[in-house]
Amino acid sequence: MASKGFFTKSFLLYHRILHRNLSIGKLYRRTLSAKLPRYPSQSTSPPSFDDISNKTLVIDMDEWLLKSNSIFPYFMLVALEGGGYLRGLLLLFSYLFLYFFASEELMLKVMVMFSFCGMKVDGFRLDRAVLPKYFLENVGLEGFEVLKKGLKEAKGVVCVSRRVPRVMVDGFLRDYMGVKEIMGREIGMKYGFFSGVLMDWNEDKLAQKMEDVGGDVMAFGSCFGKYSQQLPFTEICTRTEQEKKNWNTLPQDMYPNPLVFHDGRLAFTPTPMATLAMFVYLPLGIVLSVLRSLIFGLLPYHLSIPLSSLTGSRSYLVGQPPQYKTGTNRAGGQLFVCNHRTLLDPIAISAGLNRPVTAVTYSLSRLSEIISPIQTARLTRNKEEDRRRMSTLLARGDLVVCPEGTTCREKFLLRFSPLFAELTDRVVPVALNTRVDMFYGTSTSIFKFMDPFYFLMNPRPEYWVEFLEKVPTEGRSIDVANGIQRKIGEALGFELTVLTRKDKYMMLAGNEGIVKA
Ligand SMILES: O=P(O)(O)OC[C@H](O)CO
Repeated sequence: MASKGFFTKSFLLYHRILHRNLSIGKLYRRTLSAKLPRYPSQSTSPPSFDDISNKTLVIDMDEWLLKSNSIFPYFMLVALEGGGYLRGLLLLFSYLFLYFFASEELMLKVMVMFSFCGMKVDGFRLDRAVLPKYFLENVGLEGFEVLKKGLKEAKGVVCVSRRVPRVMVDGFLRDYMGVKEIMGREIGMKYGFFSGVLMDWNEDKLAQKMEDVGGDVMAFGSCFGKYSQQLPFTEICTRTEQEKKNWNTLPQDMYPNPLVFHDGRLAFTPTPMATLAMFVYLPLGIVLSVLRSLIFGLLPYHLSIPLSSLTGSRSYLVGQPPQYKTGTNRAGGQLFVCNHRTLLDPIAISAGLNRPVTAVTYSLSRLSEIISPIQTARLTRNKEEDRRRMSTLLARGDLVVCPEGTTCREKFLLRFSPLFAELTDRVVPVALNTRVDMFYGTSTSIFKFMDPFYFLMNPRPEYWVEFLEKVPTEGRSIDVANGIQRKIGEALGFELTVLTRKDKYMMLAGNEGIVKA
């Protein structure tokens, strides 16, 4: 117990010293309105929504919108995706150590400290690129219905996050939930870096916001009960975590904005136990990744496919691959046009055909080019030059092209660039799908060269390859490209979009995804 007291005091002292020295440490104070109602009704029954046009809804994100109140996974995502494995390990151990005796507030401050301390403020995009997927998967349908109605009919909606810092929830609430007024705890910053010090929650600021928005205030979340005498609530709706367990999860087709793009390596929710399991598995994963790379790099497909399945990976071939016939069109080889799931797509097609193909690529790292078991050729994004290069390659043999120009992880197809339709009179559309259980094999980071290794590091990575009927390329190339996108979309059950590589990179990385040749 003595050590617990010492640790707690030391941490709080450190926190106070930093807090005092930080520029945003001066918290806003103001006197609350004297006319506030003192005893609002608190109810666990469904909120009365007859006419909310003159009401302001204040919704606590953790306690009302999200089903599970566990916030550790979001901090682990920041630590691992923004900091790396060492930071993730430190966060995990500190969490497991403090779990048994620290208060919730201390745990929160420690998690913020380990996740954020020393991280660059400029370019922090995890709230837009990584975290929304995990928040969305935790949104309760019943809680969401209240938010949706509020955004449509109420005078105003304020979303409050009292535990998860505002920088972590801003992108999710703004981009995916459509909330404009967001209030949360801030993290200290110094010299362009996060200090890791979590600022105190400021109730006065919330009161001021409610006064600004105006109208009667309905609050959603049990934490508001504590402040019911200071804040102008007319009604407070609460749900316990147990009650929320019976809520449904918000289905993907009800997301106000679809989740098309997301980034980050982790393909699972990093709860403490799941994270621990990942760290234990990691050495084996690295061995598996190297082994699978060697198997595919050195052995012919009739050996590499059964051997790699012994290591846990799976490949499925749907439909009959087209027969090999040269000279069936004015070009020498056949043109395979596929959707883009990972950098390994052309290899999966080559394995499905059981013969070598050439893949045209964009933004492929030198390392990936060197270790690729099939021939690769770079595109330049200059239409004439790319047409010339692709025609030359096609005259020599089979060619694989991914006209989306970038990978997409979710069940969406990006716009198909039409250049391929001008090269030959027939193309073979190929529908591809993948499944990963621990790591995503795609990224927008500078460590893209690791993408295939991450895919192969999964305990059971899976690939589906489906060769579709040949399609003639008559008519306008854009119509042909759209037709093939539709065909592949139908085969996979994916939704079609007109989004491009630029849209993806602007959203996830804040750049246009242009790679120097
Ligand atoms: O890394 P991505 O998702 O931008 O995809 C790159 C493509 O493979 C370019 O050939």
